[in-house]
Amino acid sequence: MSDKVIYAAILGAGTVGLGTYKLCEAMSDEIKHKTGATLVIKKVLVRNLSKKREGIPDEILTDKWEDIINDKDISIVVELMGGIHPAKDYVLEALKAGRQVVTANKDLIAEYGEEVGNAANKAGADLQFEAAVAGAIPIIRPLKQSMTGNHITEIMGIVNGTTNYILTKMTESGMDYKEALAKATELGYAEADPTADVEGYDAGRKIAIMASIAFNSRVTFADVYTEGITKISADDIKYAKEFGYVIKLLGVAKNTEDGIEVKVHPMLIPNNHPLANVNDAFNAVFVHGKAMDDAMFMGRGAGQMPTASAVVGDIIDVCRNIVHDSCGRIGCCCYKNLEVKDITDTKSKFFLRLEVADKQGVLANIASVLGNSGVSIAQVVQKSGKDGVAELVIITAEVLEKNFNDAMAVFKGLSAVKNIAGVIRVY
Ligand SMILES: NC(=O)c1ccc[n+]([C@@H]2O[C@H](COP(=O)([O-])OP(=O)(O)OC[C@H]3O[C@@H](n4cnc5c(N)ncnc54)[C@H](OP(=O)(O)O)[C@@H]3O)[C@@H](O)[C@H]2O)c1
Ligand SMILES: N[C@@H](CCO)C(=O)O
Ligand code: NA
Repeated sequence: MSDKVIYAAILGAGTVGLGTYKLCEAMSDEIKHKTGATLVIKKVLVRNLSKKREGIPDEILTDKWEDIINDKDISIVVELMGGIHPAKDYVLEALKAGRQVVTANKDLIAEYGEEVGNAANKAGADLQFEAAVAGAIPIIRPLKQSMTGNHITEIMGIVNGTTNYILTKMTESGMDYKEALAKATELGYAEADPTADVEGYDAGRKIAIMASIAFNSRVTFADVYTEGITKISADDIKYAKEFGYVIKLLGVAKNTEDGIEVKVHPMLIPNNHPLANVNDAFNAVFVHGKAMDDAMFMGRGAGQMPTASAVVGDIIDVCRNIVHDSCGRIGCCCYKNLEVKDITDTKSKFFLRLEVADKQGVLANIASVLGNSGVSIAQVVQKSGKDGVAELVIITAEVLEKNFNDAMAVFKGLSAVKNIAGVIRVY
């Protein structure tokens, strides 16, 4: 075995940074065998030096980026701080200085993937980010390598662990939304600001990254329609169950003849669909490719050690590339410039829960508003309520979203419609 030593620095010692340090230490002997080199974590950057960092020797901790960027021994920078600034500046500086970069930062890749990707290409450096999408699940590398012999037409999946955990707990044990979010945060699944999880932004970033690689055309977070889970009520979950569905937050990207569709929103999934049984912090991603047909990837999408697993996999890959002098071999894959469609030009089925006046003729009136906007009803259930208000639960046939929105606008002006209580797309 060679006596080559590869030095790395980790930026951040939070949930993922700490897990990555521990895993590199625990795997140290195996890494030597797998790469032919000894990996040494020489520095760990933090904000607050006085915080205790279980297992990380004090002498390698620093709160100064200069200690890392000016250290010529360090050849791999592992960015696990999160956010755009200063993460982006550090990643760009590292690439410019000839370092290889591993990151778990989906915000950075989804918003500035082109800039950092170009910087890596220019430097002939590795920029690896397997942990940024679906945690431990290998999906970036399969999209860039194993499945690249395909024309990929669709990606769909559960790609946020926090919201899947919350929806699972609300569905299975009737846990309250706030309590479930607090637990997900305690378990290390949630982002520093969990708004990104519950509003669908985190999943939006992940679907943008996957769509860019799969469709070979840059899709940024700004292109993604996002809708989170904050409006999902216990009643929605109960009615979904009655109809034989569960509610999941899904990311969907399609490469169609007239453009890319890319969106994140809650969806009613039939109980017998494989995604219906992906629970807690597990994620799952379906990919459809012309040659391979369907493939599904499933595993832990969040949490300390599952995420560290993906980061360390990337670090090991970079070490191998350094040993074989082949860094920068697989760069940015975006060579097309495809249009991204507006959500209103895409088609969906809808679950619609309306509180309406409990009197004769209202159901016919609702049906005619839907019909006039080109929305067909597939299923309808009427529940008589209290105080002269009844509840109508409708599942529509597939419809152009702009037509569905037209019907909703008419309902808002109808005195018989007291409240549009729930609108959720259906698989
Ligand atoms: N948690 C997960 O399950 C998961 C899964 C996949 C990907 N990710 C991604 O991994 C990254 C890290 O997530 P995390 O959950 O580990 O976050 P975290 O627990 O909040 O840790 C962030 C770490 O970065 C350090 N840091 C932040 N800003 C800094 C700055 N300006 N200078 C120096 N250090 C700074 C913090 O230092 P202090 O400790 O001193 O404050 C902290 O140690 C994010 O991009 C996240 O999206 C997370
Ligand atoms: N907050 C993210 C972490 C993994 O990217 C999630 O819950 O999925
Ligand atoms: Na991954």
